Amino acid sequence: MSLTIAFDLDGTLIDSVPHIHHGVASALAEMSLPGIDRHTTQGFVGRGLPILLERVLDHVGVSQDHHAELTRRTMHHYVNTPSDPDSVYPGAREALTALQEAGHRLTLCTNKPHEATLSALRDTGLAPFFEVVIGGDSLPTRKPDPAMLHAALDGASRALYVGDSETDVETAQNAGVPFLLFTEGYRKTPVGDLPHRASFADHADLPALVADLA
Ligand SMILES: O=C(O)COP(=O)(O)O
Ligand SMILES: [Mg+2]
Repeated sequence: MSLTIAFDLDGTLIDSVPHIHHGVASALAEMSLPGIDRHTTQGFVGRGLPILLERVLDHVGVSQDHHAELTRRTMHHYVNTPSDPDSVYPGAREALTALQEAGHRLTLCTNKPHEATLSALRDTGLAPFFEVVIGGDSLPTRKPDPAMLHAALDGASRALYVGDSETDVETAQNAGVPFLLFTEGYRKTPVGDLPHRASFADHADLPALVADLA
């Protein structure tokens, strides 16, 4: 039986923290603000760019008055710095191919801003897999509000959501959609404390997991 499968992007299909960190660190440097290390940036990913940058400004100890300019400069780097095709997790491209060949419909539901999402999908060659792409600024609300996931699933009754973070778990629960957890992304909570239908550490295992649930 075919499914509609929505995917998260950062930490699920692409190890994008180096790219995200490059954008944030470059923007901070241009504004002569204090720097931040990559691990700290990673801890702030998951609720979308506005919240990431709020957390960055708090962390470096400067006023949120810088938020608009930091957003503009970070977005410039997100869109103009090519994403490395090798940042796609090992086996993810092959898993998407297998799922598509098995007749499943694939869509994307990410808190990354839509324009930056399209750039990343284009640069990594993942764009052709996805019929629908919902980004963090596509709708008035972001994950964990369920509206983005409902839009990405486009009314499908047989559906799955695949993601890596606490935000994704909450989103799936809020939307009433079964959740598959990729354990090697950016979560901070132990796997056992995150409700999920199934989990995987290697994308090569994903097609068989989905076949079990379909
Ligand atoms: O931009 C973010 O905060 C995270 O993006 P994601 O939803 O693809 O993990
Ligand atoms: Mg993610």
